[in-house]
Formats: sequence, C-alpha cells, structure tokens
Amino acid sequence: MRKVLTIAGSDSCGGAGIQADLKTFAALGTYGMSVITAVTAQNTQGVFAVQEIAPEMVAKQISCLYEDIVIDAVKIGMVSKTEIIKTIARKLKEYQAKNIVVDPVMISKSGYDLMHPEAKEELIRTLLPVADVVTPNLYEAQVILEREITTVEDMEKAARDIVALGPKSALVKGGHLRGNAVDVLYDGESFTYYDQERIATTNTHGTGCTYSSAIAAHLARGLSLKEAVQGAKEYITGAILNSFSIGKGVGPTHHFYKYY
Ligand SMILES: Nc1ncnc2c1ncn2[C@@H]1O[C@H](COP(=O)(O)OP(=O)(O)O)[C@@H](O)[C@H]1O
Ligand SMILES: Cc1ncc(COP(=O)(O)O)c(N)n1
Repeated sequence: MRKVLTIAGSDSCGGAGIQADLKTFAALGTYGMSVITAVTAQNTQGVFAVQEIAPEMVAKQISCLYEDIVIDAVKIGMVSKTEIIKTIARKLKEYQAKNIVVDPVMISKSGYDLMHPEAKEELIRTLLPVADVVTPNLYEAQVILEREITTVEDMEKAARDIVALGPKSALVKGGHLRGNAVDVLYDGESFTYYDQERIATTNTHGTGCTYSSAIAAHLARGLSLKEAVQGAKEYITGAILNSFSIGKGVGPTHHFYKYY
C-alpha cells in the first residue's frame, strides 16, 4: 500500500483541507496521513475562525511520521504564516521528501484569507523551490507573479514564470476562467493541457484540495507527473459531477471509491 501525507488545515465542514485530502487518498487506494497546520471553524458559507498550530508542533508531527514511515508522496495545502512555511520547508529537506505537491492555498471559495499577506514571500522563497509540482489557481498565480492572468496564453506564461521561481513544474488551474475548465502544466520542457467542459454547479468547495491530493496519490502509485495529473483531472471532474448541497452556501465535491 502506498502512503501519502497531507500537511494542511482542518476544514470542520469536511469539504476542503485535511478532510478532503484523506478522502481522496482513500478513494485512490492509498493510505493517508495528516499533519495539521491550523484548525478552521468553517461551513459552506464562510470561515469563522482560524487557530494556527504552533510551528514546533507542526515540526514534531512531520518528524514522527518521516522517522517511522516510508512516505511515497506529500501534499502541502493551507500554510498561513511565515514560521510554519519555514518549518515545513526545512523538514521536507531534512527528510529528503519525495513527490512534493504544493497547493498554494490563499483564499477560500467563500472569500476568507487563509494566508497572511506577508507569508506569500516565504512561500515563494522557501516552499516553491522544494516542490515537484505547484498547483496555483488563477488568483494564486496572479498573486505570486503580481500580474493579471485572463487567457490560456497568460496561463502558459505564468506556468513558465512560476517554474523559474524554483519548482520542477507548475500546473496553473483554469477553474476560474471563462469557458472550459482548462489547466496548463509546464514541466520545464513542454506544456500539457487538461481540458474539460465546465460543469454547471456552484458546489466547488474543496476542488483545489481534492485535485492536488489526487495528484499526490497518483505520484505515490508510481505514475509520471503527466499521467498523475491526467488521473487527477478525471477524479476531480467526477467529484465535481457528484457534488451536492449540504448547507446554505458552496457545497462540497463528493468522493467515490476507485480501487487500483
Ligand atoms: N465548474 C467546473 N467544471 C469542471 N471543472 C472545474 C470546475 N471548477 C473547477 N474545475 C476544475 O477543478 C480543478 C480545481 O481548480 P480550481 O477550482 O481552479 O482550484 P481552486 O479550488 O484552487 O480554486 C481544476 O482542474 C479545474 O479546472
Ligand atoms: C482548511 C482549508 N484548506 C483549504 C481551503 C480552500 O478550499 P476552497 O478554495 O475550495 O474553499 C479551505 N477552504 N479550507
């Protein structure tokens, strides 16, 4: 059984964060583990409170897992502040972690800031360079590069410029684009496009978390990056098709079990 770790925040309503990640790992036939960086009081309508975990506790959680268990892939989600980001980057280097997927979570679908503005610089300086693949949505790519991104051509240039910041590859997601939901992968050599007709739903809470976790699970299973993203795109599309309303706001994607 391949083992996959998520380093991310807890989402009390279960649609995003650690909860979405663990469901995805299980659905894709891998064994999931978690390092919690923050606890959020969150529902489909908003994020009402955030309590960050002390960086030393984040470090301890990472150490005790890597000291004991062979981890085949790791995904990093919500990391809200500079000290937590520094700690994670240091620990991943110390344990020579492999198959590192960084989802640079900045803002929730309900519009709440999940990262302190000053932490962005640290994310760029220390976490992007250790990533095998970084998965920004349009907004996050805009914040990282400090320019507007509105077309597929802009996404290609953004993926190339993000790779220049240090990660081995960048997947710029077009979930917030007009028209098809097309994502652009640049691996330092060439572009690959993952194109999907847009599904008419507002229940997209947790799409980014689920997608990056599915990429990590497929990398853990030994797939190449291009194959892992293809498998993850099929998985997230199915999960969005299965999404449903659970409250008054943005509902979650729904997972279905796909054993390998
Ligand atoms: N309405 C939709 N129909 C089909 N695919 C979508 C839709 N919304 C998002 N996606 C896809 O879901 C994945 C997550 O993307 P996105 O929503 O942009 O990320 P985030 O949750 O980080 O904002 C991407 O593959 C994107 O293309
Ligand atoms: C703990 C946590 N992590 C990540 C997200 C982003 O997910 P989304 O953009 O789908 O709201 C979230 N809302 N909560």
